[in-house]
Amino acid sequence: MSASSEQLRPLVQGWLPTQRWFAGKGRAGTVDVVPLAVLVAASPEVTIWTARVTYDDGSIEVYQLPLVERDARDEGLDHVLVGAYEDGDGLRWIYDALHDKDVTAAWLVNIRDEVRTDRLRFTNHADAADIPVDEPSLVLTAEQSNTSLMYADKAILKVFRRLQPGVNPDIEIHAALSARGARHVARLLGSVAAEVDGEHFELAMLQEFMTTATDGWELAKKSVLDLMAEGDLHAEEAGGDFAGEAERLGAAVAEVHADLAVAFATATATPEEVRDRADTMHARLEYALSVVPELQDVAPGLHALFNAFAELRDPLPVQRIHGDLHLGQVLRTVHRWVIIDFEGEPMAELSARRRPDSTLRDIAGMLRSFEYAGHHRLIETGYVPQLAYRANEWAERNRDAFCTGYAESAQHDPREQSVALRAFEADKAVYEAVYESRHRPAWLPIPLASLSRLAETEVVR
Ligand SMILES: Nc1ncnc2c1ncn2[C@@H]1O[C@H](COP(=O)(O)OP(=O)(O)O)[C@@H](O)[C@H]1O
Ligand SMILES: O=P(O)(O)O[C@H]1O[C@H](CO)[C@@H](O[C@H]2O[C@H](CO)[C@@H](O)[C@H](O)[C@H]2O)[C@H](O)[C@H]1O
Repeated sequence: MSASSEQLRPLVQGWLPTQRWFAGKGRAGTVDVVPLAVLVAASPEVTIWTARVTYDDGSIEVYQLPLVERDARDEGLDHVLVGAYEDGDGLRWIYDALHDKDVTAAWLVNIRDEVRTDRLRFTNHADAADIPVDEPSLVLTAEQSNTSLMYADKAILKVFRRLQPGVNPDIEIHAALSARGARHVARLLGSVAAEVDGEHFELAMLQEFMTTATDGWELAKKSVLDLMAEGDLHAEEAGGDFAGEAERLGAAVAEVHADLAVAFATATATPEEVRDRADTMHARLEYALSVVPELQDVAPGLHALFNAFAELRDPLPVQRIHGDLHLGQVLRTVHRWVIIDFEGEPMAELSARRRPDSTLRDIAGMLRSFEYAGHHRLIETGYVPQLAYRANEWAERNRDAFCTGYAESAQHDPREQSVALRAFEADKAVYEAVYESRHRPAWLPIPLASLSRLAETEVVR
């Protein structure tokens, strides 16, 4: 027996805003809960529910909630208790099923066996032996917009929390690049989709787990800490220089771009399409000005940069890209760099995220990230001129190394498209200014400093 929507709704209403992946924190609205399907092969029973959140401004978000129902409290699951309800015979206890090791093997068994039910479709993209159905699961504790479970060190299941109808770019790109044997992505092992009232939703993705992987942000931070500890040494003299890694990362990103160009369509943006992109940049800046008044002084210079981009006469090739590339989206294994999380810009609609775009957008994302890594330590230490000098030096050195690695692999140097590259960088930094002012106000000086640099550079085409 399982809870009804009415029994569940008040429990979910209280629990949802406490979840890291819930994007609507602090916004007023109402929640409806609707069952999507019962998960085959799970005991106790697991129902995949959806929570449909209608905000007071009329916008709607749908979240995926796989919930397990137990007839007794399980203290080991107290930290993921959604709530309990009375069913006449006593209390029934509802937990987030992704944390319940008694049921999480069901996702893998269903993928291995390619189970199809009225609404659910499990697909095995690998061999049956590659799906580690006997391994215990563990939820990753990283701050995430989804929920990922690792099954020993064999596979990682990413369960998408926010559902939108249509093709999920993370699965789509991993499927296409895995099929090409691409070296710099984690191999796709399986996927889970749902068909509801004629609409297609993608619920989860199973991938090869990259053992020995450390994310690029952690590695870069370590390198900067080494440099800051020895404030009077240049980056190439201090221990932990990152430039070699940055160069290899540039080559890896170029290789992924080349694979994407073969796996999906490529095109050249028309002048109107370039102007459309520039219009989006102007609009993003105007919106950011309403959230971050500190942008006022740099706005004219940035509008001038976006205008210069709009007027470029060089062709702008477009293709599928990553869309949200930064050092937190790349993993270094002992063998190579691996790029993860091809979901694209988190706030955009799915269709927009799958639209071909310039590879310069990804390159700009990485350049921004080197800037962040170089300067993050100053947020903790406060402004120390010597350390600020070192931070700039580190950022410049690694931005250059990344571009050099990219250029060697791609046979064209992104630095040669300087107006477009700087426009994409500025656009990302404007996005970051809004992000930081909302989530980490202490970090706001990082994008603001970059924006004043980008706004002041004379635009030479
Ligand atoms: N294939 C993988 N192998 C090992 N760890 C991974 C893999 N994919 C993701 N991770 C880890 O999981 C974290 C979150 O993954 P990500 O795809 O960025 O999820 P989200 O979209 O929820 O942010 C990453 O920062 C990384 O540490
Ligand atoms: O978590 P997401 O991948 O969706 O990205 C969001 O959060 C990122 C912060 O974790 C934010 O990235 C910014 O900070 C990073 C350091 O913490 C830095 O490496 C990135 O260059 C910088 O953009 C990202 O913008 C935001 O979308």
